[in-house]
Amino acid sequence: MILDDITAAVAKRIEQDKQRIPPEEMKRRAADVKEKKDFPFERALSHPGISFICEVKRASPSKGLIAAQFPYMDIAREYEAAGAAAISVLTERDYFQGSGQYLQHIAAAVATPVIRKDFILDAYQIYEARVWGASAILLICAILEDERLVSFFHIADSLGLSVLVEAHDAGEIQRAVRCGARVIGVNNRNLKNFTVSLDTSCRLRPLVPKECLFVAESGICTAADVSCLQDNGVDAVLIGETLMRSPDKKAMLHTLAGGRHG
Ligand SMILES: O=C(O)c1ccccc1NCC(=O)[C@H](O)[C@H](O)COP(=O)(O)O
Repeated sequence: MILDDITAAVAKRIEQDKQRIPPEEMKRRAADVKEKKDFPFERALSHPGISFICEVKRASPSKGLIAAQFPYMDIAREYEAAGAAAISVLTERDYFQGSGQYLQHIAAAVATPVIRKDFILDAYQIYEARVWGASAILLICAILEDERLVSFFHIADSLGLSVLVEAHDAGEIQRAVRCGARVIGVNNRNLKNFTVSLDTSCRLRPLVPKECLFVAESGICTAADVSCLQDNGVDAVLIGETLMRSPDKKAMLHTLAGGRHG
């Protein structure tokens, strides 16, 4: 499965990164970060109406290169000006052509909360996220057994980082709830065959307690998609490709929001 290939590549990168900056030093740098630890990511998603998490995504395993031109700072600023509640930055290098530098530069330039979108396998990456200026991280149930899921959740929480816990099915939702997640995302992309179905979010929404924020991720292309998800009780949508392929991201976000945004 693609997740096995991605996590193998990520694990290799982590070992290389630890050679450059050892874990104890990364942890010390994270503890030194002065920004407030007050969870701006989840506060931004709690606003009334549906919220938009707009993704800075250069490439993906399912689509290959999405953005040949990649002025990531302009893209992030455009998302902010368009009223994005949060900005998702892919930092995985081998399959998404992401970079920690993109996140670092973007987080320093915008006031909108930024989430590190990556395949977190090691606490080291959580400290890195804090050092780079992220407000949130993604934890994917499918690649973490319970013990690490809970431990990573608590490390992030203690650093003031919100956690978007990603699930694909009912069992993973139960695990996300048990680990204490306040923000749960359902990925509509089937990672075995890359098909997307928004029905996955709609079907799983009732399994998530009302006090948790619910994010629908992947495959959201039209205002009708957004409206259908909102009708099914979704609090926020995470959109990458549709926005990345749009030459006028502000206009696209406005359209996706049914004319109510920007
Ligand atoms: O996007 C992929 O091909 C992919 C493949 C394997 C694991 C994760 C993948 N995507 C990560 C994401 O969660 C999406 O980038 C995000 O939800 C936005 O999706 P989209 O709007 O469909 O670009």
